Amino acid sequence: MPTSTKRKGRRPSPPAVSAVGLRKAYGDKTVLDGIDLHIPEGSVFALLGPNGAGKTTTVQILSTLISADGGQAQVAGHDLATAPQAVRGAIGVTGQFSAVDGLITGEENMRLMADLHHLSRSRGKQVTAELLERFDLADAAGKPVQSYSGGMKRRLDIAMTLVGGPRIIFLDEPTTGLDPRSRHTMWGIIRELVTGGVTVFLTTQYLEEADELADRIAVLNDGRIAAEGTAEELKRLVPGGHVRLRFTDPHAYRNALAALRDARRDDEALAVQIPSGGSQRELRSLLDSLDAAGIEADELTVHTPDLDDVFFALTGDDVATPAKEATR
Ligand SMILES: Nc1ncnc2c1ncn2[C@@H]1O[C@H](COP(=O)(O)OP(=O)(O)OP(=O)(O)O)[C@@H](O)[C@H]1O
Repeated sequence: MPTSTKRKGRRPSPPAVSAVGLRKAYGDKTVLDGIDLHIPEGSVFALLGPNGAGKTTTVQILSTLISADGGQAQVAGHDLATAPQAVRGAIGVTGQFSAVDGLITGEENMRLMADLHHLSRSRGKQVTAELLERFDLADAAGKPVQSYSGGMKRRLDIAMTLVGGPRIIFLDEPTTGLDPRSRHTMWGIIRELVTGGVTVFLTTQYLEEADELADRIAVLNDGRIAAEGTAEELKRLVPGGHVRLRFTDPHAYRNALAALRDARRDDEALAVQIPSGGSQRELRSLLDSLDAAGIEADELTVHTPDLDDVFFALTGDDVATPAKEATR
């Protein structure tokens, strides 16, 4: 077999990121309490967690901006502790600590980046033009960045990161604060990057974003990975399916609470939530009991488990995310 001869002796490519037991504390506050990660090349990995869970800290460690107190990690096959320079050469980072300078133009920002990567003048010019075009910034290239919209700044930030041709990109909350259209544009960009062979490590508070983009998702809580898997695997972890009945008449609401055992109450919304897999048989049985008790709900919705349920089950009820708030 010709291919096996060709491949003989070639080592399989290392994972994009591999970490064991990463720890970090600030004073007596433990931020990361033993994080293990294994991210194959060419995939999208989402680190999901509530505010303060340690997402940015993880990105900062893996991108060599800060050092861990314990544990080991390799990024693009290079050890963080012994070869940080090689790690830096293989990665790009964008996000909360953006490198974009608002006072100069988009093109000037790009050219600065090209200089930092020691590209020749003509190569720098070519790469800048290509990337500005690709990220739909060619028309705004000559304008100061402070006049750009939030979405344009994020696109420029990613374009600047790509100047060095990174194999792994860390995106720290890439769509926080963007409107829905810009968010979708950003998702398209991330998908395109992966098609081009780049590995994407993104942090997000948006469950929908992780669900849309990530091959694998890890939920970070209290400094530990509470669960890790594909979106489907995570959804199977929690029994989040339920039927929700909403009432406008407080009397009918109270009757429903009395008639339905296992119901969770929401006094503010006058709604009850009954655990259910959502099958036809279960729904019929529920409707039969409502009929028997003479109860008529104003609204009935069937809810199958989603990442919201996983997130709330794993990170505790007191945590609110933008995605969850939007559904309230
Ligand atoms: N330089 C620092 N000194 C002291 N505490 C810090 C420092 N950096 C982060 N922390 C603390 O570590 C915890 C984790 O912060 P981190 O920014 O990693 O969380 P995060 O998951 O990215 O949160 P967010 O979604 O709000 O950005 C927080 O409690 C934060 O206050």
